[in-house]
Amino acid sequence: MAMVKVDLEVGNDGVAIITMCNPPVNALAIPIIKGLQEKFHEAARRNDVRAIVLTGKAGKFSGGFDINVMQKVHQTGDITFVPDVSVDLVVNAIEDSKKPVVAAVQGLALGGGLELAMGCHARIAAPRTQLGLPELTLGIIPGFGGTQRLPRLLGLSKAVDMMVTSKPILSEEGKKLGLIDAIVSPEELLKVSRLWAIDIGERRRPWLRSLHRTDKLGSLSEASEVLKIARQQVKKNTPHLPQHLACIDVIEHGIVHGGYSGVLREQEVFKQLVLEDTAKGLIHVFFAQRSTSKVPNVTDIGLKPRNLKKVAVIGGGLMGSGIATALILSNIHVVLKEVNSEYLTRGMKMIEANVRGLLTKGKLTKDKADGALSLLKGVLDYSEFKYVDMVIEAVIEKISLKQAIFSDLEKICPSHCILATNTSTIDLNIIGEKTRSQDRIVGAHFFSPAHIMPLLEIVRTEKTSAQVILDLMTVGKLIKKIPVVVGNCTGFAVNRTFFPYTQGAQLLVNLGVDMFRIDRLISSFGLPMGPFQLQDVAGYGVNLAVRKEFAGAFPDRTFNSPLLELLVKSGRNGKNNGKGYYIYEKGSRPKPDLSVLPIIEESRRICNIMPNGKPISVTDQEIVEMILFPVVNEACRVLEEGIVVRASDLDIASVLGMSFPSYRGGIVFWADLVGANHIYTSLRKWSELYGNFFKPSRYLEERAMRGIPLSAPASSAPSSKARL
Ligand SMILES: C[C@H](O)CC(=O)SCCNC(=O)CCNC(=O)[C@H](O)C(C)(C)COP(=O)(O)OP(=O)(O)OC[C@H]1O[C@@H](n2cnc3c(N)ncnc32)[C@H](O)[C@@H]1OP(=O)(O)O
Repeated sequence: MAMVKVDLEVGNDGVAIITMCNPPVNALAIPIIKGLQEKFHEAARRNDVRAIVLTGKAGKFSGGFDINVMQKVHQTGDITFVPDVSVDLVVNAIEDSKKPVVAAVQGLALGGGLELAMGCHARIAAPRTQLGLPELTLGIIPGFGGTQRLPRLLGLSKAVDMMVTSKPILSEEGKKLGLIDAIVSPEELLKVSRLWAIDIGERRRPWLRSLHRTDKLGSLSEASEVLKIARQQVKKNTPHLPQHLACIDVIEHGIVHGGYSGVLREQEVFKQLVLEDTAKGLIHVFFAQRSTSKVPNVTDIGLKPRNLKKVAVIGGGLMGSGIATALILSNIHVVLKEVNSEYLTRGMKMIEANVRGLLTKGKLTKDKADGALSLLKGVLDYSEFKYVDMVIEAVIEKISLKQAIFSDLEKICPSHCILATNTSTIDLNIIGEKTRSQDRIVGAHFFSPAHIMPLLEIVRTEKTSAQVILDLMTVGKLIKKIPVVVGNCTGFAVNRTFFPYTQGAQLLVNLGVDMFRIDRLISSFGLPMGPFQLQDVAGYGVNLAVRKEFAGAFPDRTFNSPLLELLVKSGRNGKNNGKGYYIYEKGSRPKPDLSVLPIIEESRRICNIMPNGKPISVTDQEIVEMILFPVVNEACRVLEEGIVVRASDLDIASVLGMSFPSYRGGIVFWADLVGANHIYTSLRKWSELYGNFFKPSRYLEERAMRGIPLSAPASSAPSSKARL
């Protein structure tokens, strides 16, 4: 913490260099903000200072306001932790300073960092510096004047676009658009910035205060047209999120009432939004995602990741080809093995189609696509396996087949080679049973489509070595996944936690609830689709197979609905044969298929669980809770068994693997906002009415009784067993 400071140094030219220092990204922590106040006052006071340059230490300007401060507000409910930067510092000390201030920007200027720079009278940047206002991704709006100054520097429509999408631009584009005044090499950055500041002081260059500019704003009617379109878009794209509309309103306020009034309004709205659940959820996710890369006894014991240059993938089906695609796109050589040339050709074609698909969507250049495909080699035998650093097995879920493959691999691959399996259900200890290589056997559980979905569950057994886990985490990051290290159990973290999701939906339908209503409610809760549409997408065959696994592992809480079998019997298999709960037509949204209703009636008859033969009557909120509380209940067991390192890992896994809404912070975070007690009491009531499926777990009961958050580590709940 000793490194957190602001320096001031005055040169012979009379220019004061003010440097922010708070590694790694010079976040604007409270001591930095205080330091800036002091140093700007000092520079204003001192007679030997005639101009000022603001910059950041170690090649980075600033990553913005310290997000920890907002988390502290969430933990305490005390908004006064947020300091008044917008007026006191940016307007009074910087923009209205009697001495010219130039920002020397390098590496990145994001959020509050860019806002400080925009308060300066000019901005000089190094090449390829990232400039952006990503605040909306945290559930807030810019709070140091960004909503006012960015439109005045860039023009309204580009500024709105940058804030609403949260996407940064590079300094080169910034220069074209007017956000940056000059681009110079990092070596010359300070020198040019000092000269520029002196030139402004001597009126050889304009002394511009961004907040007072109007030249790029256009007429009032043009502005209101731009804002109208922006509002329509955010209402369509992000209907659940308050910060987007709030941001547009604040921008508009400044256009109508002037920049300074806009700054005041911005600050007020910023503080309101910080306190909303959306900001709580998104800020939690920001830190939770970064925590996943800290794994006790793996990343903290001084191990260095090894460089994995060549990877073999066994099986060119949907998963195997997706995994191979992800690897070659990140410059890793891949050997794809199949059992015969027909399957191999099919797999190679799928990989090519994946890459071409990204090319057509403009996500890749032609060179990059060709380069990636040149790293791929298809083979029918193991001869290349002598030279690979890792194998990922992605064949069908058959124990004997996998066991045979791992025995072969042990003999053929070099002894350092990591032996990974993409199984989603089979116990890793069983897969490795016939080998003596258990220390290098690990699960690499990708989610389909593997080249797009961001989550990678890394499954370890008690025997998997720390080095192997670290290496796989490193490859995972290299191929742009978020690796989450989890323990070995049926379904691992994500599929296990969410197995009651589909089953709960089945149970409700058999209790007489309308399935399309369930899907609608779950979508408006924020998941991309409801449980029935999800079953359609996955295919009923997969649903039935998975259910069998869970029925075997957790028979006490499995609900066996006859519905899926009835659907299959009547020739339905979901989206892939065009016959599911919904009708799928190209170019239009799925429509409920009413011809499925008689099959549901039949299922209800066979199941016969409706009290007195009548459909139960439940509110919308109860439906959402009856679907999601059993998921929370299973999450509790996952926590108790130590399947995840920490509760927030399960939050990230639920967001990335199940698309649980990130603005709700993930499954456990959301559950704690709802409150363990309410969840427990509800489940207990339903278990009395409708059976064991709802029976609260011991962990949930204990935490509800003691008033301890579900996310609190085991040590704060003395009687529950702490296991890693
Ligand atoms: C009032 C204002 O308008 C409000 C604001 O400014 S809100 C903040 C706006 N800024 C942002 O949203 C940027 C957030 N940061 C990022 O996107 C990325 O960290 C980055 C692009 C700056 C760097 O990415 P990368 O190099 O991959 O490093 P990354 O692992 O993310 O971050 C490094 C460390 O800095 C921390 N960090 C980064 N930005 C931070 C911030 N603004 N506040 C606090 N900590 C921050 C991270 O938590 C991480 O800490 P850890 O090592 O303890 O896990």
